[in-house]
Amino acid sequence: MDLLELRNEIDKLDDELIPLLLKRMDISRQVAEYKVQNGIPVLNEQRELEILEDVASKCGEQGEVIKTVFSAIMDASRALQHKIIGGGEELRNLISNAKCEKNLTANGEPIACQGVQGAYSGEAAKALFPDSPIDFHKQFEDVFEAVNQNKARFGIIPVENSTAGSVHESYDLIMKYKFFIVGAYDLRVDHCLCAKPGVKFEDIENVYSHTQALSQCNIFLKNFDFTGITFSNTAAAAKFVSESEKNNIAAICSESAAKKYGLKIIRKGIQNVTNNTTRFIVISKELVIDEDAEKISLIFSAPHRTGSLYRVLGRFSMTGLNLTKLESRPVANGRFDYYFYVDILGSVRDEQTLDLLCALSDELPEFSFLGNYYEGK
Ligand SMILES: O=C(O)C(=O)C[C@]1(C(=O)O)C=C[C@@H](O)C=C1
Repeated sequence: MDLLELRNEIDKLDDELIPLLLKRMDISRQVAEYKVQNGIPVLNEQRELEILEDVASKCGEQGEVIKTVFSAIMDASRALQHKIIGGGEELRNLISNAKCEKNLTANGEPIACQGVQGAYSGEAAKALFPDSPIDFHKQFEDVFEAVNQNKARFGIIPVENSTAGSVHESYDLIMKYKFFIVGAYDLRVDHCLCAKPGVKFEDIENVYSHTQALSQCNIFLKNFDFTGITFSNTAAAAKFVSESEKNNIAAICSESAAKKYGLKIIRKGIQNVTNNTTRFIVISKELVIDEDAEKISLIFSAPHRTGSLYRVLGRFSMTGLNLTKLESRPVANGRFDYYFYVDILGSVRDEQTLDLLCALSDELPEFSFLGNYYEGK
């Protein structure tokens, strides 16, 4: 047979498969109606495993491959059933009761940030909430605690940098506190090498800064054989250098932090890449969904089984949703279990998206909706 004839054969077989698949979906719809009447949940993992084993046993060498086809068929079947049954009531209620705001505002209330004056978090806070004072805290967790204890309605923390990657501590705290994310801001970060007036470039040996900033400038540090020393925050490093007696040290910080602590800027833009951007998120105990919300963040866990993560991700793709971030973090139970943090582009005002999130909240062992928000730049 030539290629055209082979393709004709495939077309004929596909034509036979389509009515069978539609028939299967129709039966799945009837099962859903039965389930509604009898209060039975959509997912029956045992039944699905039996079907998959049966399929594998009938397909010989192709067993594992055909199993993935049937997994996808059952994902579609469950998605249809969820549409009929609804489900995920808790999540639906949470979202329908959420405050809806246009241009998030803190009404002049303080914003909790990590660091000291001159920190990049403060710049993000000023850009998002120009009318609010900033309360600086020592540790990232103190920012979460300030929000937890209602000392601030909103807190701002960095989550990732375009050069150095994720701020793992922030993700671990997001997992721990499960606060809502109600906003985000991408801040262009230009680092400066700064020292006390009178200190010359050639005198410098040790450079103090936050580990992320040291990592974002590691080419510069290596080229000049400087030793990077980790500090809690870039602005705190600037303050430390300004108060130190030593004349062989410098800090990596922002221009405004250098000014604030009376340091001289020795070199500007020392980061590895010019377009260096840090993403900050706004955390809150209360769910607020911006009118222009465009990004959804979630945390979930998936069972320890072949293909379980692939199947969850497949559901986003089936709904036409674009996944922009996937981060896995250990659960810290010694068993190497993981949480997955995902960002997707979308809005819970879209019915299909909301149905999917509600379905996943019912099906997955752990599922938290973190928010649907607008990302400023
Ligand atoms: O058997 C059921 O309970 C069904 O709803 C059907 C079906 C399937 O499509 O085969 C769908 C969802 C369940 O998780 C298990 C199987």
